[in-house]
Amino acid sequence: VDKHSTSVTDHRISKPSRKPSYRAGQKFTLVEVSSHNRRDDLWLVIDGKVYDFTSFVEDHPGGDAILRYAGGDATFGFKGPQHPDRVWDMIPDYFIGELENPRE
Ligand code: HEM
Repeated sequence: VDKHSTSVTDHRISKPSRKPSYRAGQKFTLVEVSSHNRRDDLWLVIDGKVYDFTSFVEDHPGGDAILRYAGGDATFGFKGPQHPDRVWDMIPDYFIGELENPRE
């Protein structure tokens, strides 16, 4: 196995996708996350993990409510009573990395 070939965007096998890509082990600070705070550039933190939901905003059944925590920690909002358990199955597709120093 070639350890240096870890790309997740192998163009021979990947389908066209609007979903984000990431490098394994990537970490982001809350400061960096906070700059992605717009409808057309939307990152959210949920349980210490960072997600890029830019491509999902228009599909969100709850509309602009997803923008309430834009660029910040959305754990509380995401776990609200409006969300059935299946929302947890939806988010791995949007995962881009871990939050650095989650308790700072
Ligand atoms: C923390 C940010 C978010 C907030 C504040 C939020 C808020 C809401 C609200 C208020 C609704 C209710 C809409 C209604 O009943 O009319 C809703 C529904 C929904 N949201 Fe979110 N949302 C957030 C993030 C997400 C994310 C990241 C996903 C999935 C990737 C998601 C998936 C859904 C789904 C599937 C529904 C429909 C639930 C149902 O079937 O009743 N939401 N959201």
